Amino acid sequence: MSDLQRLLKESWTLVEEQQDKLSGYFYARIFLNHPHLRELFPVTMDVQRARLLGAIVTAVQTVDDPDRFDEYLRALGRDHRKFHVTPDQYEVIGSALIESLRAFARDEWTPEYDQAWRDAYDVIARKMLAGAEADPNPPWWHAEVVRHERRSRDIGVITVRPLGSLEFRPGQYLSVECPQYHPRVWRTYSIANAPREDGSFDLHVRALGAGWVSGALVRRSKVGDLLRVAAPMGSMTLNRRSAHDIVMVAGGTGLAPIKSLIEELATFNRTRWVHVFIGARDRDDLYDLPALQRMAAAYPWLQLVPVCSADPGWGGEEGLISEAVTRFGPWQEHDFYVSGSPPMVRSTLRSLTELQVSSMRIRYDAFSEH
Ligand SMILES: NC(=O)C1=CN([C@@H]2O[C@H](COP(=O)(O)OP(=O)(O)OC[C@H]3O[C@@H](n4cnc5c(N)ncnc54)[C@H](O)[C@@H]3O)[C@@H](O)[C@H]2O)C=CC1
Repeated sequence: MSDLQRLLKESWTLVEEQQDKLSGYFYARIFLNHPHLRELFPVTMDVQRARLLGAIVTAVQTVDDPDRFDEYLRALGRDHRKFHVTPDQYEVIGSALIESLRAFARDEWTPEYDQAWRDAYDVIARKMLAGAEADPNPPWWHAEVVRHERRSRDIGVITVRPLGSLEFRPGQYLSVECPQYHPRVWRTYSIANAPREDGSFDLHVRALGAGWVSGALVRRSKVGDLLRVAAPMGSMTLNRRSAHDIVMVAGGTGLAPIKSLIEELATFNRTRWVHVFIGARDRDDLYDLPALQRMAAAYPWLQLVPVCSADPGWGGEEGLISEAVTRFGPWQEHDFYVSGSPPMVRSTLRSLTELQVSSMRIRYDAFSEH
């Protein structure tokens, strides 16, 4: 660990337990000194509260992983254009961050810590701004809902068509806003198909308690609505150069990017066996199984293993998806693609480590409920 990283981690432990209060203080500082910035944020701050600060802290703590984070931060910068963030606003946010840390760490805060956070934040802001400036795309596109299907109690498959050309790679995700229902609240979703002629794409959405955008997409949006979508991001794309067989592990709506990768493979694959583990709580949540079964019938290289974690009468594979993967194998020579909730991804990565799958062979996105 470098000195910078050590200082950042060490100083964060001084305030970590007061995160909620620190976050409140951080926004209060921003809005008090710069009331016009309030317009960048959603009307109700509940959803937003942990987001910006959380994203900055994660980025700062990982500033030493240049390869992975260079592209990540550039993409984040491109993505933030949808908020119309200007360079001077990056400065305002950086100062509020340092002031909040100082206020909460009190006497234990040192000039060294101060400098470490300034340096790290500068790197992040510079990379994000560079990413934003270099992007030839618009900050966001309007996209029309062209199809809306309820697949289970709370899961919807929503097809949208951007007005204008929007390029993406299978496996990527993008931010979506429903301006008519929740203005300025953006939420990320993976694209669930390979690129199509007409530019349309599917989103798999689960509406859960506090999931505002997800709730609006599943329960309120309808054909003809205009959404806004921002530039695609993410690095869980297919490694086309590899000749290894593949295992894909999808938890819940984490199936979306996996389906997109399968569709890409379908355009050229002849030689690589592909096992797909699909985890769901119960049969009702295996919301896309018929479509996948049709694909498995069409492509001899594709094998599906649906797994239910809470459905006693289900006669198929049972348990958590991470456990199911370990019951099959051996997998040391396979490439892995993992997608689902952060705990599901973590436990799958743990299982793969135990199975001695090299981390070089595993692709996933640190995709969470932002
Ligand atoms: N690109 C990506 O990585 C994407 C990630 N997601 C995320 O996937 C999640 C999907 O949520 P739901 O549909 O509600 O899934 P869910 O919570 O119903 O989980 C589905 C299955 O995942 C497995 N699972 C869940 N928690 C686990 C754990 N702690 N350990 C091992 N296995 C576990 C179980 O097999 C479970 O049946 C969301 O958090 C969403 O943000 C969604 C789309 C794309």
